[in-house]
Amino acid sequence: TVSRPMGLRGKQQQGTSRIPSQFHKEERVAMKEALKGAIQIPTVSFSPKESNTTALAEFGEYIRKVFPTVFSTSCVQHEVVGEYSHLFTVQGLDPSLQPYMLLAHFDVVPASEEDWEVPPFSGLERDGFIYGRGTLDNKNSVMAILQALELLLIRNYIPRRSFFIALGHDEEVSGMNGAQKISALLQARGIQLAFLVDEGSFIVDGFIPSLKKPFAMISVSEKGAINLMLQVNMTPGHSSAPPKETSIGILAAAVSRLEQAPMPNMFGSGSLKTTLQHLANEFPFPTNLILSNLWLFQPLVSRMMERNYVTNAMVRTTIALTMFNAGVKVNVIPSTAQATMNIRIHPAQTVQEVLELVKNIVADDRVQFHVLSAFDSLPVSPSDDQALGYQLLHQTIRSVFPEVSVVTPGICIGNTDSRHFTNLTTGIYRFNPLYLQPQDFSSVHGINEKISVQAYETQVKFIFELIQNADTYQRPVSDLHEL
Ligand SMILES: CC/C=C\C/C=C\C/C=C\C/C=C\C/C=C\C/C=C\CCC(=O)N[C@@H](Cc1ccccc1)C(=O)O
Ligand SMILES: [Zn+2]
Ligand SMILES: [Zn+2]
Repeated sequence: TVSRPMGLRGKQQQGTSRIPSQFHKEERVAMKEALKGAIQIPTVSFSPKESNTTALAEFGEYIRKVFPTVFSTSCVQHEVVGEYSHLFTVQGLDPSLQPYMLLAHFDVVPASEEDWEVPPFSGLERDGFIYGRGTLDNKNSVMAILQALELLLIRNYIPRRSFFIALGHDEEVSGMNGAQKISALLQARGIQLAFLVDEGSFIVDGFIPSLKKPFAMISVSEKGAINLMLQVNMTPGHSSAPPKETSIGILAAAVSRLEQAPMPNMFGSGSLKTTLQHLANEFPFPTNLILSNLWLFQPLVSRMMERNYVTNAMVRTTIALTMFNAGVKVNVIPSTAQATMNIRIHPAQTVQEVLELVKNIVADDRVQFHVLSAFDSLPVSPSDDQALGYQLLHQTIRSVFPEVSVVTPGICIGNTDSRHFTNLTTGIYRFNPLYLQPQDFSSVHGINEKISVQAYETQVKFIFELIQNADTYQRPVSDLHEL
C-alpha cells in the first residue's frame, strides 16, 4: 500500500504564488560554505556547567553574518534567550492561523581529534561529504532552517502563517538554559503552537535486514529517562588483609545482575505495532503476512525486535552503565564505589515502576540508590488525518522524497529539546529530512560524522517547501468524502 497524506489538499496560497525550490549554483555553493563555517565553531557542551561559551557567542555572530536578510527583514524579530540561544519570530500575514515552531540546537558533544579521519571541527569537504561534529546532530538543521528562510525572504516571500525558529545552545546537556527558557518565555506571552518540528528521527535505511526500501519515520513520542547512581559504602582498609566482600565487588555484582536481567519486552503495549503495521507490505513473504497478523504473531515479532540494538531499544526500557568510580591507590581498599547508569524508559512504563524493578533486581540493601534526574516518556502526538503537523510533514516528505513510499509514526529512543515544549503544543514531531543508515547512526556522538552536500541541499529544500506548505494548508476534507 502506498501511504499518503490523507488530510491535506495541496491548494495554492491565496494571493501569493508558490516559489519553486530551485537554487542557483552560487546559492548552492554559498549554502554549503555556510554549513562548513558553522561546523568550524567548536560549540561543545561538556556538562550542564561547562561549555565553550566563547564558541557559543561566536556562533551568534556567525549566523548574523551569513544570513543578513533574516536579520534585517521587518517581519522577522530576533531575540537572544538564556545568553546564547536564539528565538526568531516570523510574523505571518494571517493572524488567524496558529503559529508553529521549527526547533534545532547548535551545541555539540565533544570529539577527540585523534580518532577522526579529518579534524572534527574542520568542516572539510571530501568526496562530496562535509565532515565534522554537528553535521548530522544538529547544526545541519540549524543552518538549513535559517538558510531556507534566507532564500525565501530573498525571493520576497511573505509567510501567511507565523512561525518561530528556536535554536538551543545546551540540548546535549538537557536544554535547561536554552529550550526550557524559550518555552517559558513563549508561555508567558500566551503563545500556543499548532505544532513543532525537531530532530530525533530520519528516513531510516538498512536497519532491518529484510526490508530493502527506506522509510520515513516521524517520531511522535520519545522515551523517558533516569540518571541513576548506585553507591556502596564499606569499611576501608589495607589490601593485604581484604574482607570477603568489598564495595567494588558488591557494586560490580549489582550492576552485573542488572545487565543480565533486561527490563521486560513491552512490544505488546507500545506504538511500535503501529509502525510495523505501516511497514508490513514492504517486507517479502512470509514477514509481510506475519506483520499483518500481529494478533497471532506478536510473541515472535517482539523477539525479532530484540535482535538489533536499535529495535531492542524500541521495545523495552534500556539500562546503559556509563560511569564507574572507586579507589585511589592499588593497596588501599576504598570505602566507596559508585556506578552511574543512564536508563531510557519505554512509554508503557513510568519512572517509579522502573525504579522498583531495578531495586528488585539489585536486591541488596547495601546498595544505595540516588536518582540524579528523571522524567517520564513524552505524550504521543497525534498522527491522524486531522493532525496538521504530521500531515504537513507527510505531504512534504512525499514531494521532496517521492521515492519514499512509507511514512510512519514512530518513537524516538533519544531525548530532544522538544520535551520542553509540551506546555505549548500537543503536536511534537521529531523528523530530520535525511537518509540515515546504521553507519551514520554510529557517527552521531561517534567518529567521522558527516553529511553529503546533496543531502544538505535537500534538507534546505525540504524546509523551504515545508514553510510554504504550512501556508497553503486548507481545512481537511473528511476522508469519507473520498469513498
Ligand atoms: C520497526 C521500526 C523499526 C525501526 C526503526 C529502525 C531504526 C531507527 C533508526 C535510527 C534511530 C532514529 C533516530 C535516532 C535516535 C536517537 C537520536 C535522536 C535524537 C537524540 C538527541 C540526543 O542525542 N539527545 C541526547 C541529549 C539529551 C539527554 C537528555 C535530555 C535531552 C537531551 C540524549 O538523548 O542523550
Ligand atoms: Zn541533537
Ligand atoms: Zn546529540
